[in-house]
Amino acid sequence: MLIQGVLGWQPVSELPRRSMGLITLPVIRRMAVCGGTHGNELTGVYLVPELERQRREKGDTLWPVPVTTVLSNPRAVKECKRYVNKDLNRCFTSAILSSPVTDTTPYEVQRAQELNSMLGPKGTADATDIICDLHNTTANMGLTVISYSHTNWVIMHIYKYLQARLTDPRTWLLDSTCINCFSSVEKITKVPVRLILLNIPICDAYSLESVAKHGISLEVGPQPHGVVRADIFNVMKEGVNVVLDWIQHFNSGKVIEGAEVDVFMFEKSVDYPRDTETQNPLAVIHPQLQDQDFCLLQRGDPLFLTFSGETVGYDEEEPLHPFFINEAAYYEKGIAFHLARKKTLVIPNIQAKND
Ligand SMILES: N[C@@H](Cc1ccccc1)C(=O)O
Ligand SMILES: CCCCCC(=O)O
Ligand SMILES: [Zn+2]
Repeated sequence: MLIQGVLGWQPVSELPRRSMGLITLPVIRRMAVCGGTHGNELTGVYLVPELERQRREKGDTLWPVPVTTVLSNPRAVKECKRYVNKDLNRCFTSAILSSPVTDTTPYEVQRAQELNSMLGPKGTADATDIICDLHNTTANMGLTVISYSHTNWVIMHIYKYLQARLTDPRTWLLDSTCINCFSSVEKITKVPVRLILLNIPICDAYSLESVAKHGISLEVGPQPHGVVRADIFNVMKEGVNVVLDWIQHFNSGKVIEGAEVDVFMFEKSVDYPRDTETQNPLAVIHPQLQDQDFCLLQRGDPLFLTFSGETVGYDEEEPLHPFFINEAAYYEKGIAFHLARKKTLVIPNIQAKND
């Protein structure tokens, strides 16, 4: 029998056993890395084949668990567009995944059902343990992890580890390598790392990574769509390696210490001021807001600059944090930026169950 456990749908037998304040969880057995879910977000489009090259060169023992590499939307990648008929990353609700496929079904709906049978089925014990879905954004978001559940301790611990490894890599020097000798080794990545949580039940979760027991999207920017930037590529490559390192660490059975982490809970979306007749935007993101993702907006802070030169200010009661500011792909969705509330959460010590 499956019930909605702390990690989503789980067989009763796999629910975490609490003992001495320590939560034990099943080991991670399978992972998928997906690129090209949006066909013009090129870091993942190029990193997936690079991972496949590494596997061909070094064999499967390269990674701690079997890794399925997937190009999620091959037709959109070929056309270098976000999608062909419908945004693939909005096609993974239980309703869409169970809808009948006819000859008028959008390509991405049919593709989502294929991906669900390959990596899911979503919400079942057979689903892949971890999906790492690689995305890019034109917004200045550094490396942002996106997921759904603040009680999925695997995801929360992966996020904490990403933050530790990528925000200040010097804390992770394996030996006494001096700081200024880094130039002699591969460029050390240093990038702000945040987590956005969408408070949506698993059945209504609409993005690809929600198919997995523990799904994360790695959103890296700023990068123009249709372009590959080396610095962004290195952040994404390092991010995937850090997730794999964490899996090895967790599966070894060591107790992984809990901690306090700051997360951003999705609150709402804000659209551009628009002409009521044409629906065209009347304003652009204000220069003082552009590239300031995750800042704290106070009443009166500038949001938009109208084409005629007026400033539109933030007039919400509560100070909130904007992100995906001026994301190119969201113009058609009527989204200028999203707003989030920052929260500090406590994550428990966890340990892989050894049976
Ligand atoms: N760029 C992604 C961000 C995202 C990931 C996962 C869930 C929701 C949103 C998208 O719009 O699809
Ligand atoms: C983390 C971003 C939230 C996505 C909401 C939307 O684009 O519909
Ligand atoms: Zn994307």
